[in-house]
Amino acid sequence: MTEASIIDGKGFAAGLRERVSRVAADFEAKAGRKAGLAVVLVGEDPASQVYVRNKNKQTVACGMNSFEHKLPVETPEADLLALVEKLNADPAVDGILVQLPLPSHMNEQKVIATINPDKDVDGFHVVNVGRLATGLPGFVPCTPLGCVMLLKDKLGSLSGLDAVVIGRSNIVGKPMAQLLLAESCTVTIAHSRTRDLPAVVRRADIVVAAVGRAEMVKGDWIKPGATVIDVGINRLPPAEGETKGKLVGDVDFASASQVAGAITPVPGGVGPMTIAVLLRNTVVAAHRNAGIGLDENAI
Ligand SMILES: Nc1nc(=O)c2c([nH]1)NC[C@@H]1CN(c3ccc(C(=O)N[C@@H](CCC(=O)O)C(=O)O)cc3)C=[N+]21
Ligand SMILES: [Mg+2]
Repeated sequence: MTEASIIDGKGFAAGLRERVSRVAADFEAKAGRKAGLAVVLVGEDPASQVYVRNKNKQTVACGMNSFEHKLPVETPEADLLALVEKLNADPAVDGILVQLPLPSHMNEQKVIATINPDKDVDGFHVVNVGRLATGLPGFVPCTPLGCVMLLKDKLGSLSGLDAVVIGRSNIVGKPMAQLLLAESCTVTIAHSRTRDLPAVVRRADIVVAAVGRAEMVKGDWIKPGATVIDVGINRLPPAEGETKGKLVGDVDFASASQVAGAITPVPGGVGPMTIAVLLRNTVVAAHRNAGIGLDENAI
């Protein structure tokens, strides 16, 4: 069996950020201000802190303003809602991202529902979920949109292909299925109760793994030549003499890459696309909210 080609998400994300930078400079020239992204982090989860720091750095590197709001873990929900209202009303803020998960005393749905849907660059608000399901313009969650960009770059048209999405989360699985349906794939959503998951996955021309279980999808589940998109980011326990365990996806890369036609690595696959698409959504939001025309498909 030939080795799969490796889909370079990191490289594609760098190209996307370059296009976003050009569009952000053009926005600044036309609007007389930079596009702006507000990121809200509640608490001190170390992984979340790393993601938020990377988002801020990349936002500034693309020529946009980054407004970082860090709140202590014990912040009352009402204070977070008041901050979101303030960001909704701030004309310098085009996009708002509230880092998830939130502390357990907060209702995530209530917080997301408070974000103005036209600043909801995560695409998590029910209005944007409904727009995606209906084919109306809105904001699409960053990780699934990044996956579709990689797939279309690799395969061209996805029309008529069999796609299996493993995982049914609101953040990845469900919007991923909607996007693949919009690309005219025949879509199956598999999950923890799916019977004979390996047999279901073996039918797929496109496999998207988003379950959060390290190396669960094995090479003998993959149809030869299929395209495999690995959304999982799992840290294995550290090996002897190491302080940090290695990052692996939801796909067993060693065996799957012997069978697949193309596959995303972890790290360097889907992860970098998530932040690049967030920046893309932000510069799109800036144009829409300022009433400045933009060919969104060209980004
Ligand atoms: N409101 C909200 N929106 C999000 O989009 C959101 C969130 N909350 N909470 C947490 C998750 C996770 N997430 C990632 C972003 C970048 C990488 C990324 O760049 N990953 C690198 C490796 C990073 C590493 O080394 O840890 C890679 O896969 O190559 C991964 C994961 C965004 N999330
Ligand atoms: Mg990755």
